[in-house]
Amino acid sequence: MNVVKVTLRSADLSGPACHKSIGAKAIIYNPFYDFTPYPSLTVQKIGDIEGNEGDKVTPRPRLLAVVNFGALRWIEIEEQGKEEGHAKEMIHVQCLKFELVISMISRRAQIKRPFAIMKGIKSVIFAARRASQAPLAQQRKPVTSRILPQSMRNGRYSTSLNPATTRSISTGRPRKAQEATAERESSNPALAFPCLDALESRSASLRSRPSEQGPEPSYTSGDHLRFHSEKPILLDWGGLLPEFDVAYETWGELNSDRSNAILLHTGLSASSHAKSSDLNPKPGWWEKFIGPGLAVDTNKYFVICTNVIGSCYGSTGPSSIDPANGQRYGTRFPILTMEDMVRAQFRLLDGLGIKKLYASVGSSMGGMQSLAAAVLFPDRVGKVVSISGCARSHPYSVAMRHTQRQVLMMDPNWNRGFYYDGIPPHAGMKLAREIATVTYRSGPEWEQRFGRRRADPSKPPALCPDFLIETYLDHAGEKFCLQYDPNSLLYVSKAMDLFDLGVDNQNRMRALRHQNKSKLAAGEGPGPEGQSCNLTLPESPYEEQPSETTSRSLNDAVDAPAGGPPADLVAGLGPMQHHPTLVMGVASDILFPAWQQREIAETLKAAGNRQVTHVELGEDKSLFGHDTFLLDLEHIGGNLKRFLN
Ligand SMILES: CC(=O)SCCNC(=O)CCNC(=O)[C@H](O)C(C)(C)COP(=O)(O)OP(=O)(O)OC[C@H]1O[C@@H](n2cnc3c(N)ncnc32)[C@H](O)[C@@H]1OP(=O)(O)O
Repeated sequence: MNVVKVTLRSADLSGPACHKSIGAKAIIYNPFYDFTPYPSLTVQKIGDIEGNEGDKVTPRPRLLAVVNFGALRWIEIEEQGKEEGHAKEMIHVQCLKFELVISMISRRAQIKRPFAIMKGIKSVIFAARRASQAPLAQQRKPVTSRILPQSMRNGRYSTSLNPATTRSISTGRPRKAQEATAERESSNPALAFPCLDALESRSASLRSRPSEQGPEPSYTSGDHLRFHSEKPILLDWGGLLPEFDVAYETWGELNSDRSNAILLHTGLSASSHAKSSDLNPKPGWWEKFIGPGLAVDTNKYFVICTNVIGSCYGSTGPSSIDPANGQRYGTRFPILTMEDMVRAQFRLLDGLGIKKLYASVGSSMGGMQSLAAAVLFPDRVGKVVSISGCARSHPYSVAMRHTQRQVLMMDPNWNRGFYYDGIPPHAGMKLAREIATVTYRSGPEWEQRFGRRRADPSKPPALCPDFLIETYLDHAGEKFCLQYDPNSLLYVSKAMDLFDLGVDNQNRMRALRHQNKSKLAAGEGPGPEGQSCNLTLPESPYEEQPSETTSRSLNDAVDAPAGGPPADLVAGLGPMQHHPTLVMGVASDILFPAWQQREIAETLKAAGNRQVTHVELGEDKSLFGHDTFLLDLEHIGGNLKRFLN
């Protein structure tokens, strides 16, 4: 096996974060393969300059990474992003001795700040002698606000280098808008588009993955338990899953009378991995909220977190195999609702012999499910916690999810949902995640954190990410674009749009279910009537329609009008009359605005519930917007703990 020892240089390459680069795809190109990235180049080991490996690496500017490059005998190393923007230098190295030391540094780090180096290992420059000339990454200006997390206050961001999600370097010189001849004739030079080069490069690398890996990434989040139901599940809109899996994880002990179980519902794209465990030691998405003596106290409670059906982290979803034909469902997967997801979870509870939950707890989409669980199974739920959730989706949130779905579906690689044997729609996913991120945080947070700072003010403005807020969104998209199944995003986000606990909607769905059950009993196939979508834009201009429900403006909701909450919703939440309920909201949340949680609380009270606790975190407490539930241990965690105990 040939190895190349690569020296990374950056003041920021220090501490345990560096170990995340293990598994990173190194970007050395194989000239025998048309400059497509050599697939087996992955960082194998990290050690300090003395060659020690492992966690004992002490902070120091120079670290050693050992890269396995298989049988490759030649490497061609390209320096990217020189001052001129597109000059390149090719250096041929014959790897006869199998070990050579090269210096690796990101020129782009000048532009994109230290984390960019770890993120992409963007370029490679040959020869140690040149390393001294290489510029160190520009330090990030620290943000000191007390409401920002420690990692941000330090101005140090942890980085992860998932090979699947790491943006790979462009395979050629940064491409400009036009060819060189046209440039000579133009008054001004054409711009370079490294952000587009990177997308093309990722497509190329996905295309050239060895077939056993498949171009489609494996969506798993580590080990989990699996509940398999042989019994079919009929979905609200008439679809049918002949059998299904629910991936789940648990923490704490189930007591003898099985009365201490808490069902934790996740947000849209989360897996069942809320907390590390022996089974899966990776930190979970609520790592600091769950544990002995913590907000969800595992000394007292048996905590169960599932991956929702429709998702891709072990539960049955569009990327699963349809037992009927042995092929992946793709967009033959049926339309889902929150209630369908909850019904599948309760099948798991049946399987675990849990008749009644101590509490149903959830945030964001999980906050919707938490309410839905109590409405669907009032006798099987004790306490209810709904954080940054709602009783029905608001048009603004539908609009934001619509735009995400549209950019994803417009990616030609989406291929109407049948991309599992091709290149996944990573560009559409990236854009969708960027839009989502805009809705997850808040303007005031970004004002404090990034202001109007550009990543590298010494460079002329670029159409590719340039301001820090742009590189932040770009990074959020990069990180996610191969992490979650695009079809799952479409189905789960649509299920959020369809969420409505108003009694009219509940009655409509009940009637539809009844009809579909009868059809199934009569031996007719599943599927709603008029299954194919036939919505087209109307030829005549749209005319305003009278509101279907009691009309209320946002301000009405904010001011708790004398008229009270909508009667339709009061009737819909009627089954929750006797459940002690905690509702939490965050003033800086634009996706599930605080008035929606006020609405839940008011509605429950109007329905006769005398045990409603409503907490709203003002902007003095959190500027993290919708993501506050993931970040604010003190207020979210503190109130949750008090309520549960
Ligand atoms: C709708 C629902 O039902 S679900 C709710 C939706 N929310 C989500 O899905 C969560 C999305 N958010 C996340 O995943 C976040 O990372 C959290 C909440 C887990 C952590 O938040 P924070 O600690 O504030 O991290 P933040 O969002 O700032 O991201 C930090 C990352 O951005 C990078 N970064 C920060 N600033 C910049 C910048 N200007 N340019 C480029 N990258 C940047 C950091 O290097 C770090 O990279 P890494 O994640 O690869 O280590």
